Amino acid sequence: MKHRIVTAAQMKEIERAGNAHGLPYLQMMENAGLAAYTQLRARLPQGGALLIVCGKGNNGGDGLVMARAAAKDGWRVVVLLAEGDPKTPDAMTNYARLADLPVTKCRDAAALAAQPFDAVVDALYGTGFHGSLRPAGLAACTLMNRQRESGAFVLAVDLPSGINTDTGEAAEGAVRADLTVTFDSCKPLHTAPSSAPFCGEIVCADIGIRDEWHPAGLAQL
Ligand SMILES: NC(=O)C1=CN([C@@H]2O[C@H](COP(=O)(O)OP(=O)(O)OC[C@H]3O[C@@H](n4cnc5c(N)ncnc54)[C@H](OP(=O)(O)O)[C@@H]3O)[C@@H](O)[C@H]2O)[C@@H](O)CC1
Ligand SMILES: [K+]
Repeated sequence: MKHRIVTAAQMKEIERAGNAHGLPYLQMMENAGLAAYTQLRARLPQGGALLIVCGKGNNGGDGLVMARAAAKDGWRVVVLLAEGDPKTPDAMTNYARLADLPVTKCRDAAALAAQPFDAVVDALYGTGFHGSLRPAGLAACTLMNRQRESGAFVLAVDLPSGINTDTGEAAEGAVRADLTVTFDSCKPLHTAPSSAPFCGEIVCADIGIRDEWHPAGLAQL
């Protein structure tokens, strides 16, 4: 794990620098989703039934990349669009890329409550989360936590949903993960006493942003 710790705003600056150096945002999302999927496959090489809970932002987009990779690898993939259709351009692109794959899409968390899964991917909210969980998000987080209590392995994309990236404040009902795969740099929540226990193991994955591209001042943190 890299020891650099950056805030949500600094991470956006780092991504902007990556894009300016010729690494498009869509490619960063691809790299993030594939890196997280590689970590999942390393822990469950046998595959199985996989629930991927997606929000409508770019964290959900990472989950949609994972859905594509997992479906191609033979997992039985269910995508829960917990907040409706993806809204950011890169997430929309990755949603369209699922069109010809055997991925089941669902919009109702309650419909999945009784279905057993071997693994769950939490791609509901990442660095964009703020405030408390609203009803649809709370229902999706509750589903993920119940699946974990029933034995599913829970991988959080970037951070467990319901946690504030910069303060580590955990909303009531936040996701508890077995593994959190974050990207490029750790964020304050990964080490804050209030939120670190929600993360499980933490892996910081390279998404192609070279250290020398980081804005001045951030590379030394
Ligand atoms: N940028 C990049 O290049 C890369 C970014 N990457 C990934 O993107 C993630 C950041 O993506 P992001 O900025 O789109 O925010 P994200 O975490 O998806 O959440 C925003 C959504 O959540 C919603 N929402 C917020 N609070 C809420 C609440 N309380 N209750 C309910 N809804 C709430 C909010 O809705 P709104 O409040 O606007 O209505 C909005 O729809 C980052 O963590 C990493 O995984 C990687 O792909 C690498 C490249
Ligand atoms: K997440």
